[in-house]
Amino acid sequence: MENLVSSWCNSVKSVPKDYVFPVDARPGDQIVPILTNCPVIDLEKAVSGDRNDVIRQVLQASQDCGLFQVINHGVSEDLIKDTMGIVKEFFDMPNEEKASLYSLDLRKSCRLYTSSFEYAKEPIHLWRDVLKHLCHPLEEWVDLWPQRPSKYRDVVGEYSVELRNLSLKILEMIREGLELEPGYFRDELTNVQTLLLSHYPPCPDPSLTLGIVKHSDPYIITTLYQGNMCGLQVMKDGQWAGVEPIANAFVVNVGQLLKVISNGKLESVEHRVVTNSKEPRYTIASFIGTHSNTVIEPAKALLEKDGGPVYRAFTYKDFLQANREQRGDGEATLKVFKIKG
Ligand SMILES: O=C(O)CCC(=O)C(=O)O
Ligand SMILES: [Fe+2]
Repeated sequence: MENLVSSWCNSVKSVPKDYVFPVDARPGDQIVPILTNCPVIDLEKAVSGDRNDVIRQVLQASQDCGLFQVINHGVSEDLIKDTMGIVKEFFDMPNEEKASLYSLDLRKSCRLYTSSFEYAKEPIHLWRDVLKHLCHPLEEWVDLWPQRPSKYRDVVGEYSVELRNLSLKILEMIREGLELEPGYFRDELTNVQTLLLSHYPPCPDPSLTLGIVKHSDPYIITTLYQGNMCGLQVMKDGQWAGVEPIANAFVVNVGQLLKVISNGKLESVEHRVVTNSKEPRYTIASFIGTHSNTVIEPAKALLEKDGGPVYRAFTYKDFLQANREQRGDGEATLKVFKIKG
């Protein structure tokens, strides 16, 4: 518990050495430009306007960038505001109130921890604390969630259901755009939902530290709310670029499993989080993924047009093992399953 960055960061004037990244991995003092070709897609137009045009935008952005933002997505501003309020309240509670949730046991379905999944083994720690828990189906998991703040279960429960629905709505557009058969993203492929609440406290020297190292998400699809705080950066054409925070918009991120399903057509962009010295940053990520025995493979409907699969079939369990062996390096992990030639 005393390892939580928030427990000690106010009492240090400089970054402890086990939080200082090597020169080639740290952000440094370089000024990072804002990502320019990351479209902001108005989802309401899929209902009131030309649905096919919205599908085309979603597909294009997923191919070019692997990331886009959505507005008019149907999740109410009040719910977003209330959820963000609860997340801040949770992290700001005294440690005694959170102690029962703190755990190093990776099998726990709801746990508070700091840095990555292997604090004891990692050479450098991340400047973040996180609460991670399963969400779907809600009634199976909600009793394991925090009891305080008292509204946590109600508000975050509603938020997670809405975010699951939004993710499935976007996946349906991707399915149509790729011309996969109806029901392709059936329950089996999308029945695990995880919520990751992150707290990145202010850091005395953001040039030395990272909130998350470069990675791509090992899931189907991610929807992230980053409020009005910068910090998320993506690797585009060999350079880092910042994802502009837009009030009430969600950042949508193609996961590595969706890249495989699309036979490599969609991009799963590498990203990282940098810290800042002024204000804490809080984010809420909803990941849609699957169970360990599910088989992931390029969609059969694409194979004829593509002249065969780019990746071999694998179980999600095998994928996670490869991901661990490659220390979270997204490209190296997908290479393990790539068909040569
Ligand atoms: O907190 C953020 O801005 C991004 C989080 C993220 O990339 C992740 O948890 O995979
Ligand atoms: Fe991520």
